[in-house]
Amino acid sequence: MLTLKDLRVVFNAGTPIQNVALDGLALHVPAGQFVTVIGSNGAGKSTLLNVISGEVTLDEGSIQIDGMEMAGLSAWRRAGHVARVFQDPLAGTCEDLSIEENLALADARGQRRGLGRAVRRERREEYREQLRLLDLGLEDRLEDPIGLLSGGQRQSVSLLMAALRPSRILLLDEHTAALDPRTADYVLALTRKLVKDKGLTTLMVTHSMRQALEIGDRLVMLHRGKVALDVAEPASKGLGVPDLLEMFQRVRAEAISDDALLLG
Ligand SMILES: Nc1ncnc2c1ncn2[C@@H]1O[C@H](COP(=O)(O)OP(=O)(O)OP(=O)(O)O)[C@@H](O)[C@H]1O
Repeated sequence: MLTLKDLRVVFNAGTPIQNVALDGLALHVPAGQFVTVIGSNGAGKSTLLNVISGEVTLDEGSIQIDGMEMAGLSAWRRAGHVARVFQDPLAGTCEDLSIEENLALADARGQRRGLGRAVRRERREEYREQLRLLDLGLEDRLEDPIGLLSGGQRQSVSLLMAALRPSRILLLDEHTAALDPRTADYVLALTRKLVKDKGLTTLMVTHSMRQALEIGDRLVMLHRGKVALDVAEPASKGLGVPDLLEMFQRVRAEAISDDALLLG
């Protein structure tokens, strides 16, 4: 369960280039829910993921995971609760380490001590098993440096890493955007499977409205650092991209008329 209250982030506060990236954003995500997050450039999507993972510090607000306050904790301390897969397949894995070593690092996430040798040997079979599920032949390449893998293979391993020691929250930051369409479809199908099988509470940022409509239990649209639209079960409502655009236009018009009222 993820509860975000009144999140506010202002970059370069008090200077001529002040930028309000999150402006009182609120969202409650029940455990196991898969939320897709869309919004125009600069709407605050990456900043939202960054404040949840602890990469960016909140100016105001509260972030609770299963009732535990995260706002004052470092990114490192949150690592046991929050896993993330980035857009760049090179981010989030260590290219000089082997596939197995990367998986072992993910396994130790959020724990004070790394895994001992014996445990690691024991876990090796588990890693092999998990890799076999990907059906990419990686189960026989445990000792290969992860830097040798293709982008899609690497994103698939990143997803496995994120789900290996289930965190309470999974953050997906346009994690298929850098892949070719076929590989992106494969990684998306894998995402759905892992999220469902492991019951992960998930926020997935995407620029693809189609993707956001088809995947997940709920669609959230950000606009100017706030939640502008919140649609439950978009796929079952048969909504299309034109419907979303129309809803977005309506929200924008309302935002403008609000401003107009204020000015009036
Ligand atoms: N480190 C930073 N310093 C200054 N301004 C920033 C910083 N990070 C983000 N911003 C600004 O905050 C606003 C929100 O940015 P953010 O990256 O969260 O948007 P986004 O919805 O992810 O956009 P995009 O779809 O273009 O990636 C933007 O105006 C952006 O320029």
